[in-house]
Amino acid sequence: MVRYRVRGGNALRGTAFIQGAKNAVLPMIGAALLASEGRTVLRNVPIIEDVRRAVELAEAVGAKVELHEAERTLVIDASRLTSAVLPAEIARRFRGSVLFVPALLHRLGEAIIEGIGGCNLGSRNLDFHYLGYKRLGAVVDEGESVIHVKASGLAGAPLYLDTPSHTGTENLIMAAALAKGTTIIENAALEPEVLDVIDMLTKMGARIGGGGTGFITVEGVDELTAVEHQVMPDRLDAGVFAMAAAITGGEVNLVGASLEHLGVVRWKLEQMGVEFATDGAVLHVRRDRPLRPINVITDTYPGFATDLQSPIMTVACLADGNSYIHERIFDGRFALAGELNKMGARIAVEDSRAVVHGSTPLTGTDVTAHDLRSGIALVLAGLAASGETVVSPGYLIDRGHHDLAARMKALGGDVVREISSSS
Ligand SMILES: CC(=O)N[C@H]1[C@@H](OP(=O)(O)OP(=O)(O)OC[C@H]2O[C@@H](n3ccc(=O)[nH]c3=O)[C@H](O)[C@@H]2O)O[C@H](CO)[C@@H](O)[C@@H]1O
Ligand SMILES: C=C(OP(=O)(O)O)C(=O)O
Repeated sequence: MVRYRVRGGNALRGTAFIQGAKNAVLPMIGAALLASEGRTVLRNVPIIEDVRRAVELAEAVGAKVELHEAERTLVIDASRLTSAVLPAEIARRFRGSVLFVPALLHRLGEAIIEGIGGCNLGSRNLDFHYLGYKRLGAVVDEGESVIHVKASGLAGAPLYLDTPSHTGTENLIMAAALAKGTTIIENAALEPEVLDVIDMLTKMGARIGGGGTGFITVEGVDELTAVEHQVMPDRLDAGVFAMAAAITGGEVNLVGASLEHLGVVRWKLEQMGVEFATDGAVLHVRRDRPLRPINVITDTYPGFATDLQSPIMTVACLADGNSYIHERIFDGRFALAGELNKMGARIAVEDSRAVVHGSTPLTGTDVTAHDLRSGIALVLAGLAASGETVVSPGYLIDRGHHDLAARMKALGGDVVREISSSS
């Protein structure tokens, strides 16, 4: 059992190194399995639990994988895949397991999905993925606990998504990349991670047009080759470190962050009184005035990222006035409010809307991470609280943030990662 022990009161100052993007590297590991010859090299890989699970899953289907932690590099040899089964004990532990299906379909003619995991955020359907596979010619047998997808060769087709699903878009692009003929995907996701995956697939030989327009065209090719690719910076990790500076009234330099990818998150933090400045490739963030309240409406990119809704809810607790948050992507993402209220916050939730009545001083206590982002949001709360905050289970934070305690400590934050044998 891992937990994070946080003692608040220090304004964070110094330099933070932003990791590679979890939500880009996971589809890239899936993409690497599409190459039937040679070794793929991924650089700037975040050393997080989801990557470890993805490595285990790739090995379970027969790939040879080396994770060079110090070099943050993955080397993947998928020349021999031996099993079409995504075993429950690994696949149920992270969402990215769904991204292995296209490679198994192309390489082995079937994928047997014993489970898909991911953060518990309410309903997380996969119907767009399965409908898309069916339109490309696959047979999808949705059993009670196992889903069996079979295809003896996929063929391009016009596809659409009811809403621009992030992994749905990546999966259908990968399925279409080796299908015969042309596929059109309407209402495709625009997230920077999706564009990074398209870049990698294009290097591999895929013919993909329209990335970033919502209307993607894929001309199927006969084979894809192994390539080297540098994973883009994690905009969610960058957002968290910016908010850590904001909530503690600190001043940090972010190395490896992209201001452009923060998008609306940057403008919302500016409204709250946070300042951003770029100095060449370094992003400088500071807050030296009282926090102002805000309105946040989450949306698919370029809207406000749902994964940063939890951390900004924590920052809003310290803002002078009422903040309004409308969560439009997931129907179960407000479990954090109850935990923050235990620390002294006053947050009222009704359906998909929350009102954060600020400013309330926060007091440390034992709190529960219900998912990755509520976990990191509670670490931020701990940084601003009096006394000690203990956040568990820490595994959920480790799913998405590399070496968090050391990176916070380097900024003067008193964050300790503990492993205990008891729960
Ligand atoms: C590994 C990864 O990249 N995870 C990210 C990805 O998750 P993920 O790709 O699972 O998120 P989606 O964009 O697919 O889901 C968004 C919404 O669409 C619904 N939906 C989705 C697919 C489908 O077939 N049917 C359906 O109804 C979901 O229930 C959810 O309400 O995007 C989310 C939204 O930006 C982020 O929070 C996650 O961090
Ligand atoms: C929801 C998230 O991840 P996943 O889709 O992997 O559960 C997240 O990163 O906050």
